[in-house]
Amino acid sequence: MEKFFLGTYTKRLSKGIYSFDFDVNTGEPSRLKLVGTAGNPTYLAMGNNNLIYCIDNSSQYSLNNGGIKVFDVSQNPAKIVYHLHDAPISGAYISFDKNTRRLFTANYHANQLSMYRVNQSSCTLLDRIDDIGEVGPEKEQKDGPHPHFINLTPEGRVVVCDLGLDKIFIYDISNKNRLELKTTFTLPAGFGPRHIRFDLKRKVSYVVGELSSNVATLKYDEKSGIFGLIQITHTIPAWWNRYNGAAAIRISKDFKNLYVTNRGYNSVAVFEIHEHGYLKLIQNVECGGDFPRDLKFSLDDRFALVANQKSDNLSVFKRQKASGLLELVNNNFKVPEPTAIVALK
Ligand SMILES: O=C1O[C@H](COP(=O)(O)O)[C@@H](O)[C@H](O)[C@H]1O
Repeated sequence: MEKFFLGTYTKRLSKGIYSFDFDVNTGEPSRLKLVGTAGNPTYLAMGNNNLIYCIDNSSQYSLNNGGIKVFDVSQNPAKIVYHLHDAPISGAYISFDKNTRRLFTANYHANQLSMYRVNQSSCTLLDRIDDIGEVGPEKEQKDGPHPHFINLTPEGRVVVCDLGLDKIFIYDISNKNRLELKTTFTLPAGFGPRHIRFDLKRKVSYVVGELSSNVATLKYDEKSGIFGLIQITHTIPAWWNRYNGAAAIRISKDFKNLYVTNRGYNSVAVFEIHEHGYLKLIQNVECGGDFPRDLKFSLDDRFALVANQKSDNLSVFKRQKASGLLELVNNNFKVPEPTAIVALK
């Protein structure tokens, strides 16, 4: 049995973060449980010692601010061990680096990136050590900054995807814990970079474009932090003329396949990864619900779990080991407004 956690919106049905069990023999999810309450915890990060960090976008906070809640999920019921109020976080992303115990947040609506140091003994107390970006009035998606993703690169720099500016930023972390801009890479106008994944085998990265329904393969030089464009390819067919927002992007652990979810076209695009990171679309399978916001593999990559935000369900796909193709095995597990899936490792 594997354990997973769900981030959600709390606009209709959900109350916060949920957990469920997943049977790796049968592919059946079960035992949905509310782990802890939070307002729109749309992203989660797994920390050390079974701690989960989540964004708390409750209305109690001032405009453009939110909170960060830390849950100890080794306890049953899970216990809230720390609650940071009024942090510069609103929407988007939270990530945690287990080695350096740093937490990163991207404020999508008000354009601010923050870096925290997490207290060593308890792994809870958050000390905000740097901020960058100008907090300002929210702009339309294409008309201003919207940092949507912040995490570490394989060599330990900070990478940020800005969906509104069509840019990828690389920062060094200085000895004084300052985020110092190292390089900038600009994608074609309207690309809408949402998330980035690094392919450790080929030394390239893949960026999903929410606004363009594209995925870009970029070569990445770890020494200089410089990106270069290799290929841009579509995640949906050219004839689709209704809304689509590409969302999750995941690489299989064997580095053979890349998966992108399509919100609107409601599918999972499956790519074969070729030399230098060239992608070939081999399948666009119906996601088994509406608005597939996240996709996560079981630990052995035999199953892919898809969180369908608007239809409030989880779809389970069997992944063929040789080809990477997906086959829907069930989609009747009800989960409220799911937006993110993380695994308890
Ligand atoms: O993941 C996403 O998040 C942003 C912000 O969401 P919000 O609930 O804080 O408004 C959203 O605009 C974007 O489309 C989506 O990909």
